[in-house]
Amino acid sequence: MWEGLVKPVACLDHRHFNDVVDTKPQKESKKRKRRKKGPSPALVTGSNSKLGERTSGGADDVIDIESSEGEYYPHGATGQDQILQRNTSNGSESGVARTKRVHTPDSQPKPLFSMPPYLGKNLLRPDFSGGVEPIPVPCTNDVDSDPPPYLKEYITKSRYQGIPLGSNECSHPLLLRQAKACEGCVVHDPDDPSAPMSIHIPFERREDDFREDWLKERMYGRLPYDKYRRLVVGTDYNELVECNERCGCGEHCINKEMQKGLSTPIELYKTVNKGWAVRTLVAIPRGRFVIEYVGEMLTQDQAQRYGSYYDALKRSYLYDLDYPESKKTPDFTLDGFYASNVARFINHSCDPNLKIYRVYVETTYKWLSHIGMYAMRDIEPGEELSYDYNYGLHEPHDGHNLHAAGKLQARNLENDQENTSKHIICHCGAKNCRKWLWRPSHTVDDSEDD
Ligand SMILES: C[S@@+](CC[C@H](N)C(=O)[O-])C[C@H]1O[C@@H](n2cnc3c(N)ncnc32)[C@H](O)[C@@H]1O
Repeated sequence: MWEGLVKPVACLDHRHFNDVVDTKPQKESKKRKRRKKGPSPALVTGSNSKLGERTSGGADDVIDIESSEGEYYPHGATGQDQILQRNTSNGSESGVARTKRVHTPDSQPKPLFSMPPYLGKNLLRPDFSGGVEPIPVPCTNDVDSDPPPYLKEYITKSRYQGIPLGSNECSHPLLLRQAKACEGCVVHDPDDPSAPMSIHIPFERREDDFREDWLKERMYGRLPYDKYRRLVVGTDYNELVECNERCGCGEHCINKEMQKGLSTPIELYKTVNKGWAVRTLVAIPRGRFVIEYVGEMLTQDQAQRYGSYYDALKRSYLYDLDYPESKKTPDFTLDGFYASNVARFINHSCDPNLKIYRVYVETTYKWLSHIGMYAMRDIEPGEELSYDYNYGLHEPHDGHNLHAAGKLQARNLENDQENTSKHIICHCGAKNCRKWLWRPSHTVDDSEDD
């Protein structure tokens, strides 16, 4: 079953990197064409672990060794143990050619190293996603006898009622600002305009691109990701544009990290005082995309009604896409209660390791962006994943959430001026913990915060 999901390609399209670092793009594009005509090589991966259902072993699987920095398996691989071999005989400068491709249909794959498939002792489900994610998401509970948490439907793409994202012919007013091909993409090979080929051309050093990257260097129109699949856009920003189908650069484009989905092994597990939580099973380098927050888009009315119900459960799964601009009455709310993915179990921390970016793909309409979660620092294997829910002690908040790309909803709690029992104490354990996940502002004693 899993073999069908294996993508038979490397995760990086090195054309992008070469372009960005000012190699000769036109020659490179010819090389790519030549390679396409050559024999179709393949590298075999294998896996051997407790969750062995997902072994790949397909003769077409290709592992990109350049991107395996600090992690066990990259995009395109589904297994837990990988056999990787460098092609030392090929002296090409291209990273693509440095992956050795071996046909071993009958040979037994030998694991290079193994990875713990989960950290908890009591495995409840080997894959909480039920096969929907590209890699399994084990669910464990070492705390009590609770079964896996309720999630009616596991989805990996948000549902926008009546707004068919991605449709070329859609005339919905919100999609009038449909995304065009990203800057830097051309539809035809510049050498041969008739060729039905799209490539990334080198980015002009645009003087008007004042954004800065992590290292405070000017972006100058660079792609938001580097060759190690890390987001390079600085934390002062909260949005980025990925290539879309109009770019025509293909599914292996470096600028489609979020669209490729979950590639980091993570585990859903039960905590003592925060309910369910998510931790990483491998080291995650800073800037790596981890997961998208997905759900169903609600109308305002629905959000109000459902919100009261979730608040009664002291669980909020409503994500306001139009925060902080529309603080009181969000029009665009993603509901992760019934249909969502494991991102809905990621808890809040006042010292988080994930940062949320709006990722535009199908449309540049702000409130229909994807909600991408990225590592904001290097994360150790076993660390709980967390982001800042942006519940200020006083809503609307002033300081820390200026660069927020939406937030988990606390609107219904805020409206309930009487019921102070709805306070939620923060158990993130950070040194700089703000003590409360949320509490009504009328109960806040300002002196406590000094
Ligand atoms: C989006 S859910 C996260 C998953 C949740 N732990 C669960 O079991 O479903 C948000 C809820 O988790 C709980 N939560 C998240 N972070 C917390 C924290 N730092 N301290 C206490 N409770 C937390 C709160 O009940 C909050 O309303």
